[in-house]
Amino acid sequence: MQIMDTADPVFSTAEIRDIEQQAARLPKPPRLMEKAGLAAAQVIRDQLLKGPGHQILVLAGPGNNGGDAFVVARYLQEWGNTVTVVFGGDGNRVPPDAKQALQAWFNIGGDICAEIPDGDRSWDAVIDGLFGIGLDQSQHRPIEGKYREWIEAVNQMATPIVALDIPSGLGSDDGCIYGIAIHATLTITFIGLKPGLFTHSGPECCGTIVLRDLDIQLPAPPEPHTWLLNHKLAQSILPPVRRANSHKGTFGNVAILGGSTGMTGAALLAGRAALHLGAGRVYLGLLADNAPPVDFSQPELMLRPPSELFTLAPLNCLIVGPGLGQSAEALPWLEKALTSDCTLIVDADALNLIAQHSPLAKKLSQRNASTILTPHPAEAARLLNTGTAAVQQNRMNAALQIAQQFNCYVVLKGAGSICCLPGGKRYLNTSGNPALSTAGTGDVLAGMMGALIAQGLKPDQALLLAVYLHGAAANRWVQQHHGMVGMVASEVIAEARLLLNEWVYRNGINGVKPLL
Ligand SMILES: NC(=O)C1=CN([C@@H]2O[C@H](COP(=O)(O)OP(=O)(O)OC[C@H]3O[C@@H](n4cnc5c(N)ncnc54)[C@H](OP(=O)(O)O)[C@@H]3O)[C@@H](O)[C@H]2O)[C@@H](O)CC1
Ligand SMILES: Nc1ncnc2c1ncn2[C@@H]1O[C@H](COP(=O)(O)OP(=O)(O)O)[C@@H](O)[C@H]1O
Ligand SMILES: [K+]
Repeated sequence: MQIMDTADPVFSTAEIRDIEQQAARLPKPPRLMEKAGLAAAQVIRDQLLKGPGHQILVLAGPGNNGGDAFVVARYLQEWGNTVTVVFGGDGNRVPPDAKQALQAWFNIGGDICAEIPDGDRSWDAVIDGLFGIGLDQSQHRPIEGKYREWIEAVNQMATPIVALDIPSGLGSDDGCIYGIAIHATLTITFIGLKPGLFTHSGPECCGTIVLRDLDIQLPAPPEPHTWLLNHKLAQSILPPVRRANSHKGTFGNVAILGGSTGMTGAALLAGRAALHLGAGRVYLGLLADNAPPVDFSQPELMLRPPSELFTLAPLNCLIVGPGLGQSAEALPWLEKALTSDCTLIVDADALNLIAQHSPLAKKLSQRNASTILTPHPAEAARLLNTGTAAVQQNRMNAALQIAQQFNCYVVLKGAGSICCLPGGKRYLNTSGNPALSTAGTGDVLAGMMGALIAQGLKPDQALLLAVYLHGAAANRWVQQHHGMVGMVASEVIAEARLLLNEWVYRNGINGVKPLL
């Protein structure tokens, strides 16, 4: 079974437009705006308002997103609520479908205001239909003037906000904020999931995401290139339960190369993560002048001079980078790692050195065995010879470019991590939170990935499962600690071990029999 068989697709704006256009060419074209507005109104009625009699403020913009808003307004009004529509466009210049929806709103006696009514009026819900996928993402044109003022005003209200299709101001392809964006409680998105909902500022702006696909039946729907990395997908790529007659060799050998002076902790964290996530043996080659001979808190780790890592046979996975540093001494070790014939994970300063030394970059792209690169946005920017802001402005593209340039598996880390396979398939991670924004969590991720490879997962499976599990571990910690402050990287390891065991052994633990 291929990974994507069980995954939820994510569509770019161009792909959504393609679906819309194909639907419009069907012999009986579906009335998509009517369907979208009705579906959204039902979600608002059933999941948010729970019954009639509410005061609802609807913001309608100049395009078809505004058209959806008119439809929602009409249904909610007909279902016994008091709806106030604030419309920012020119009724004569709106697109045809939106014009019809506006007329239908007038036909039931609806009115429109040019501004949000002043005063102490309180609302039970705000519906955001200002901008959808038509927000201009080509020029980074910011939202200004009255639209900006309205978004500022409703964001400050202590009222639930429902975004139609996508929070206005959020780029549907890139998750960037164009000047300002709605901070929604609930986003009801139509036709398909969009990348911008899940990466960069998306997770901050969207609240809960509900998809209404509008049941469009196309003879040849577009092939997806991106999928969601969610709980369902992660559960389909778990390692198997352990066989009774297994031994440490069954679960593979991981080696970690890094830990120069002042940064041994990074390599130790990666090593501990590999050990606790189930690798059979974990070796560390520390570059530090006075490298400790043993990790007394974790004596199971085998600390060796770096040269010895390359004489160990057989290694299932080599991780190079945690605490490696960028000294001249680190270079030949990295070069040696790049010529190794086991699966290689390249992290942290190993990425920075590759960005600075083109012969290393060449060696990387010519490797015979699989390689996984784990850059955060600044490391990604160095690899692509651009700035961090440019990477963040188009994370989807940056991940793809790195995967293609180096013929590697990639995770571009940060809120809404993007995993990309060498062929260009991308997966958007839905787990994780800002508790992870603390030193060492990246080292832990690399170690977790190494452990999964050692236990027999393929590079794509290990990449996706480790990224999802790492974020899910942090989510679990946050729930248990009632907040996001003060989690440390080692705690991610403990939570991840617990979760992985829960997932793999959810049907019980066979093989451990009661004592006779
Ligand atoms: N078509 C369909 O079948 C279906 C479509 N559906 C719905 O339609 C939505 C897409 O509608 P859309 O294409 O009309 O674009 P939309 O998001 O309303 O925005 C365009 C308007 O915004 C303006 N504008 C852009 N950027 C701006 C900025 N920075 N600052 C200020 N203005 C800016 C732009 O102005 P212009 O660039 O022309 O100056 C134009 O007036 C989609 O998300 C979904 O909700 C559903 O009903 C399902 C069926
Ligand atoms: N706000 C956030 N939301 C989700 N994940 C985050 C957030 N901040 C950091 N992370 C995750 O934490 C990890 C940090 O990795 P990295 O920056 O390499 O840290 P370090 O080098 O200190 O180990 C990555 O997996 C990243 O995706
Ligand atoms: K919107």
